[in-house]
Amino acid sequence: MDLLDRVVEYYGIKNPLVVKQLFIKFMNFVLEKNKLFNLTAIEDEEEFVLKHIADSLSLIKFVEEECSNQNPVAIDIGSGFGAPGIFIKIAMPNMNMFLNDSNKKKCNFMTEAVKMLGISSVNVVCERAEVLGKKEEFRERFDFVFARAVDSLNVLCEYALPLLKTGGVFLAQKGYECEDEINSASNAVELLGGKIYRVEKFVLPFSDEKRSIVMIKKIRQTPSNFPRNTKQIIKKPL
Ligand SMILES: C[S@@+](CC[C@H](N)C(=O)[O-])C[C@H]1O[C@@H](n2cnc3c(N)ncnc32)[C@H](O)[C@@H]1O
Repeated sequence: MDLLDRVVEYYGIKNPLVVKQLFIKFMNFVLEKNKLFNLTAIEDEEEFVLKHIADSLSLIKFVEEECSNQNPVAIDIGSGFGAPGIFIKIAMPNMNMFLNDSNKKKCNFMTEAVKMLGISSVNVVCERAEVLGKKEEFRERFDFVFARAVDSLNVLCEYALPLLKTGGVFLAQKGYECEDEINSASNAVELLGGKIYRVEKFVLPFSDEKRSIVMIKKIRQTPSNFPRNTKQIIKKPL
């Protein structure tokens, strides 16, 4: 597919032929299963390439800039059918990727997809992210946390920041106009041990789709009283 070739080239992806084949395999799998249960509203292949593949790959540049580790450990919270996590894992095979969602059907789908793709060092974790943030094996363990289309930034921070190591980075994919969300999240970021240090605004390649990525660095440990329980997080965001 011509557009996919151009997207893979635009992002300078290593081993483009292998990566492209895996992207096509995964896209076909998603679109096929999408007929049985709702994974994505996007059914057109070119739209899929732009809004799922190119959108997910837009994170890579920033991950590479922040990465001091040969085999970083990342978690994609609220990954749904696997975006951005599966696309990033395919393009960055050295990454140890955790795909997290609270929905069992979506987790079953991701487990099947990972098996079908034959990719290793990927774990699917079916649980609410804020529950993982209280568990020793997940808390302050990750170099990167990703989240796309999961919740508003103030709520998301309470899911994401407890999972990050000090020095790790949370990359939240947001719409172009995200200033109000950022302002509303400043208290949460501070309380949870983070610092908003970079906001990148850009247009996805070969389209006029505008996006932002908000980057939050963990600068100190998250106090042990966070994350709170789900009800409190949603009812009374920090
Ligand atoms: C709109 S979908 C986005 C899926 C995917 N990130 C994407 O961009 O296509 C939001 C997903 O977040 C999941 N989710 C919402 N809150 C969550 C939480 N606290 N922990 C884990 N998953 C959550 C939902 O089950 C749903 O699959």
